[in-house]
Amino acid sequence: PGQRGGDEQANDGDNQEASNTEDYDDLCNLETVTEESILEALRQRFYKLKIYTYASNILIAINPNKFLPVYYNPKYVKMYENQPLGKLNPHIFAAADVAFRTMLNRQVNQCIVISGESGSGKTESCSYLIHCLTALSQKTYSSGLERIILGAGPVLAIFGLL
Ligand SMILES: Nc1ncnc2c1ncn2[C@@H]1O[C@H](COP(=O)(O)OP(=O)(O)OP(=O)(O)O)[C@@H](O)[C@H]1O
Repeated sequence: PGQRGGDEQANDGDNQEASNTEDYDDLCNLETVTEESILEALRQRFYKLKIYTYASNILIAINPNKFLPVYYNPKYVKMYENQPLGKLNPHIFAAADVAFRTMLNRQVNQCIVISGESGSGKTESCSYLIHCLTALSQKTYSSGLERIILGAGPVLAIFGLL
């Protein structure tokens, strides 16, 4: 998945675009794969407020430490619905949609693993995933189910389960 250079679909927040550096939305497209080139590619994207990048079907998210409305506008759930991973710009809603569709198509439970160091944004990412999954399953954006699932988070965290 992922195309090199293109970021046409979800770039409302890219007003600061000015870099000449090639923009890779999938690290698999890097010509040279080293720790340095990977970090540089992620850094260049982060400067443009592109916090999500693919490494094939893995989604890398960098904590922006501020709310980015461009990413979490409700229209994005709809936009990423039924789209193959990599067709549109990297996004956590794309990961949610793929898991949801695969579950429905194959009738097999799906699992999304969120990994990262403390403070990297796992809980926040989990909330966005649940937001997207409840919206996809209920076809509504003001779901009580989302509130109930998210409400269970702090209780699970107390027992070290989240
Ligand atoms: N995608 C994001 N957009 C905006 N802010 C974010 C995002 N991800 C994380 N943050 C900010 O970073 C803070 C820490 O993130 P979060 O609590 O999700 O980290 P964590 O990986 O779950 O940490 P821990 O492992 O210590 O529980 C959040 O409270 C939020 O302010």
